[in-house]
Formats: sequence, C-alpha cells, structure tokens
Amino acid sequence: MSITSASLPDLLAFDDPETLPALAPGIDLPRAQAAIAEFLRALGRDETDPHLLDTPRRVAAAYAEMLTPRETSWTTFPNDDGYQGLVLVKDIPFHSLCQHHLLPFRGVAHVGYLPGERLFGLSKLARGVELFARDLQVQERLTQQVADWLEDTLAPRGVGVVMEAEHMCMSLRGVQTAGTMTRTSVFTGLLSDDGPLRGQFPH
Ligand SMILES: Nc1nc2c(ncn2[C@@H]2O[C@H](COP(=O)(O)OP(=O)(O)OP(=O)(O)O)[C@@H](O)[C@H]2O)c(=O)[nH]1
Ligand SMILES: [Zn+2]
Repeated sequence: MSITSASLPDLLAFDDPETLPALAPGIDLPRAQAAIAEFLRALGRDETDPHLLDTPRRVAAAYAEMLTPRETSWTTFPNDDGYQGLVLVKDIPFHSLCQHHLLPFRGVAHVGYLPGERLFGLSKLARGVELFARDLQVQERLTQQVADWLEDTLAPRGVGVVMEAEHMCMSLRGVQTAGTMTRTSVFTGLLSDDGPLRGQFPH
C-alpha cells in the first residue's frame, strides 16, 4: 500500500479539497496510517479482510481530525456601552481525547466572563473550548486552559469555566461506570467568590 502526503484530501475524506484544514502541528498522516496498520497486526487482525483494508487510513484521518481545531478569527468588540453583567454561554457541546487511553471524553462546557473593556463575539467562547479540546487532554488542564485563554485575550473582571464530561475510559473499560459525569471548574477574579453571579453557572 503506498502512502503519500499527496493523498491528504483522500486521507481526510473531505468532500471538497479546498476546505481541507491545516492539520495541527506535528501530525504526520502517512506515519500515523502505517502505525495503525501495525497496531492492527499486533492485535492479531487480518489486514486483508475487505473491511480492514482502508481502516488504517480512516483511523489516522479520524484522529487527525479530532486533534485539529477548526481555524477561526478571534473577533473582539469594544465594550462601548459599558456592559457590566455576566456573559455566559451554557451547554457548549465538546469532545476531547483522554491523554491516558486515547479514548474520547465528551460533554458540555459553560463559559462565562465579566467584561472589562472588550467583548468576545459569542461564538468565540464555543470556538475557544474547541481550540483546547481538540488535543490529548485531561479534563482539569482543559478547563484551566480555556480560563487562561479568556483571561489573556480579554482581560475581563472575572472568568468562569465549568466542564462536565463522560470519559469513555471509565465507561467502556476499566472500572466500567457508564454514565458517570466528571465536573471541573475554574473561577477567577470577581467570580472567585461564591455569590449570585457565580450561581448563574450550572451547579
Ligand atoms: N485526573 C484525571 N484523570 C483522568 C482523566 N482521564 C482519565 N483519567 C484517569 O487516569 C487514570 C490512569 O490510571 P492508571 O492506573 O495509570 O491506568 P489504568 O490502569 O488504565 O486505570 P483504570 O482506568 O482505573 O483501569 C485513571 O484513573 C483514569 O480514570 C482526566 O481527565 N483527569
Ligand atoms: Zn482515559
């Protein structure tokens, strides 16, 4: 089987090669494809089985996609009206990959901030979650990274990030406790103290 980087659009199986995103730094699709082929052999699988023939390509492309955030612009606006209240986007669906088992964890994020001089376009809060979730992660680090990014980008008066997720490494294997949800949270600035504003976050 020949593996060339020229077949990138095929590897990712996007309909339109023009929309092919740049892959996250360090991802080498042909190498990943070869490694998955070897992994299947190590699991004792018959690589000539028709259903398995294209599986190394598919798996490499799937992991590349799950590890590459979509590109976006990070639009902010001046807070001309001096809005002082909480901006909170709730129930942002996200998925990530557990750094320990390479299995998905998925759930929802609630991301909010108390504006200073700048406002984010609302969609950017959801895109910010994706920016850090499309990585090999642990949930605590992911939550902290989203909070740090908001702090660094907006210099708001406070930030709150709450993430709730089910880890497939706990559901499908090991302890096998399907349905358990792990909640992590980071609150900074004026949201550090528990109070009515912080009470607007799901708890
Ligand atoms: N803190 C934290 N732990 C995680 C996360 N994702 C997975 N883990 C845990 O990482 C741990 C790895 O533990 P090990 O004992 O080295 O691995 P293991 O033998 O596969 O553990 P079991 O899952 O208990 O079978 C497990 O307890 C997982 O539940 C995460 O996002 N944060
Ligand atoms: Zn895991």
